[in-house]
Amino acid sequence: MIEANSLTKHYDDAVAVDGIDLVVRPGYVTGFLGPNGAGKSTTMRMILGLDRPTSGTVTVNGRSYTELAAPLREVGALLEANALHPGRTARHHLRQLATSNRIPASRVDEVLDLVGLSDVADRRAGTFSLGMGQRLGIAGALIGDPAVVVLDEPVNGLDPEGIRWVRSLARRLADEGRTVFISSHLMSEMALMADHLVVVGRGRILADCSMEQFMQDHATSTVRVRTPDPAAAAHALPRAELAREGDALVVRGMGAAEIGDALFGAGVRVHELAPQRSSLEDAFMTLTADAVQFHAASHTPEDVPA
Ligand SMILES: Nc1ncnc2c1ncn2[C@@H]1O[C@H](COP(=O)(O)OP(=O)(O)OP(=O)(O)O)[C@@H](O)[C@H]1O
Repeated sequence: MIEANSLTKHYDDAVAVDGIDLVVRPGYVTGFLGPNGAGKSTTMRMILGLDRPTSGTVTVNGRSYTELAAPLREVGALLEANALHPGRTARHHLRQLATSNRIPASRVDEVLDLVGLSDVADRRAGTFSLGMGQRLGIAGALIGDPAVVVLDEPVNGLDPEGIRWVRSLARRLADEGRTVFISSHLMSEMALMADHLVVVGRGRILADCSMEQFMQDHATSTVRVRTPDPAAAAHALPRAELAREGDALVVRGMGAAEIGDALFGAGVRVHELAPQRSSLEDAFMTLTADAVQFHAASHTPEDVPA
């Protein structure tokens, strides 16, 4: 597993990671989620010994990366800036990784097969599409059959088929009992992939819980009500918070049954009564709103008619 204690990284006057405490456990896909600049890549680089913490510690299986006797056998990583030599074939690239880490050459064909690159194993990496390059990077991460897998934005730039593939691979690796730690800035992607979520903003942890708990804590429920008489409906629901959305009202703070009963009691005709949960994307945006460095302009819902 991965464990961070008060992990901190300063760059000149910028604080990239600000005292993170974290345990990433085996058997789960843990999503590491945060807006751009939240500190995800920096944290991953420190896990992999590529950046030194300013203070605090981070360990893989109880040791810091530099103390691992055979790092690639313990932790495999796909980082955003994974360098692939364009003139080298996929097989050559993996062979070199295997040799320099005393991993049997037979493992090269196994991982090529695992990531679906067997047919193009002798093509130069420079001719690969982005998706093929990501697969090759993931093959490199898995070559040592590591118990811990760290993937930084693995679905960036992939097509839907590639995204599905990464998702099912992550699931398989976790089901095999491995620790799978995957960063993304897309909540929608994590919602489909992760069992557990760690959300960061401005270098700090904003949430660390199961996906289910995250939903419960952060996604709000609303009920969409369509009625030919919105003003009468608003009058009949004095306790609720209302907003107008097209020709419907969005009601917060009351359940569908309660709303239906209140409107029936007040003689207000109802054409639609639909419970809705805000998407995880909304929950994520709400949670990280203060941590986002750059905002796009947004608009607020129209007021309910008096
Ligand atoms: N080498 C560096 N020198 C100076 N500042 C850096 C360096 N690396 C990262 N930072 C800063 O640290 C902060 C965190 O960056 P980091 O790349 O870890 O975030 P991130 O969550 O991975 O974002 P993204 O999704 O955009 O990759 C940012 O403000 C970034 O500008």
